[in-house]
Amino acid sequence: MIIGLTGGIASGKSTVSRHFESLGVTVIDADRIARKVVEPGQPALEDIVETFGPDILNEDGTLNRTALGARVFQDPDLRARLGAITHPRIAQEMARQSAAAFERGEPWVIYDAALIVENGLFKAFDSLIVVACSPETQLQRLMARDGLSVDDARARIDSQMPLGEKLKVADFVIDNDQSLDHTRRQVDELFNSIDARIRQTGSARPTDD
Ligand SMILES: CC(C)(COP(=O)(O)OP(=O)(O)OC[C@H]1O[C@@H](n2cnc3c(N)ncnc32)[C@H](O)[C@@H]1O)[C@@H](O)C(=O)NCCC(=O)NCCS
Ligand SMILES: Nc1ncnc2c1ncn2[C@@H]1O[C@H](COP(=O)(O)OP(=O)(O)OP(=O)(O)O)[C@@H](O)[C@H]1O
Repeated sequence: MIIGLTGGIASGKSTVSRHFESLGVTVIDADRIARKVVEPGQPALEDIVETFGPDILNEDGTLNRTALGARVFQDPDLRARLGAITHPRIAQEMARQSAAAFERGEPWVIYDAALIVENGLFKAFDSLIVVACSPETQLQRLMARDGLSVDDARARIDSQMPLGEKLKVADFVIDNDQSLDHTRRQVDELFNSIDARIRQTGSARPTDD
């Protein structure tokens, strides 16, 4: 049973994930996997060099993430080409990690990724959690965390589907516009209801009744 966890960039997915992890849930983190699949020696890095040129590497042969980010967040075509290189490999590793968790006897895992709705992956999952905050909060947190200018932060936000579209397909929403304590309390409640529902009915998805 895979439960998706998504939301816009800097909406608080990792913050929510860490709390689920502290409650014992295995969280599969797409950003972490995305870094692993482009390590030196991996075929995805060779494909990136072929597409973007050798200047996309640092002197030590690692991927220059700042340079690649500056290019792809300004250009939807380049973003699609990067996605075509990385997404199938990320999906493969996600499937491997979830299979390992199920083999350990864990009834459910969380898959934390920004693009679950954009790429339709949510349809394959049992249910979907969306982490939400206001556009102002999102912009402020993104600029503060990554040291981005307003324009660069907006370009990253605009490269993703608007939050409203993600909320339309959400089974559960976590409001992360307030204090960390407020968010943690919601995660505690959600954990309890998902875990109980899965053990009783085999699915976390809320019913209409
Ligand atoms: C472009 C890259 C090199 C920029 O690296 P950087 O270290 O600056 O950012 P990081 O990887 O930490 O990503 C931060 C956030 O950016 C957003 N983001 C990343 N890639 C994309 C994308 N292709 N489209 C929209 N948003 C994206 C996500 O919200 C992500 O959580 C990197 O994000 C990347 O390799 N992206 C392609 C893989 C991907 O799609 N990852 C998203 C999760 S599947
Ligand atoms: N409730 C909160 N109050 C204050 N700061 C917060 C709160 N939630 C998250 N933050 C901060 O906002 C920033 C973005 O949060 P986080 O990294 O969890 O977002 P994310 O959705 O995982 O981002 P990305 O899409 O880039 O992976 C971080 O610096 C985090 O510490």
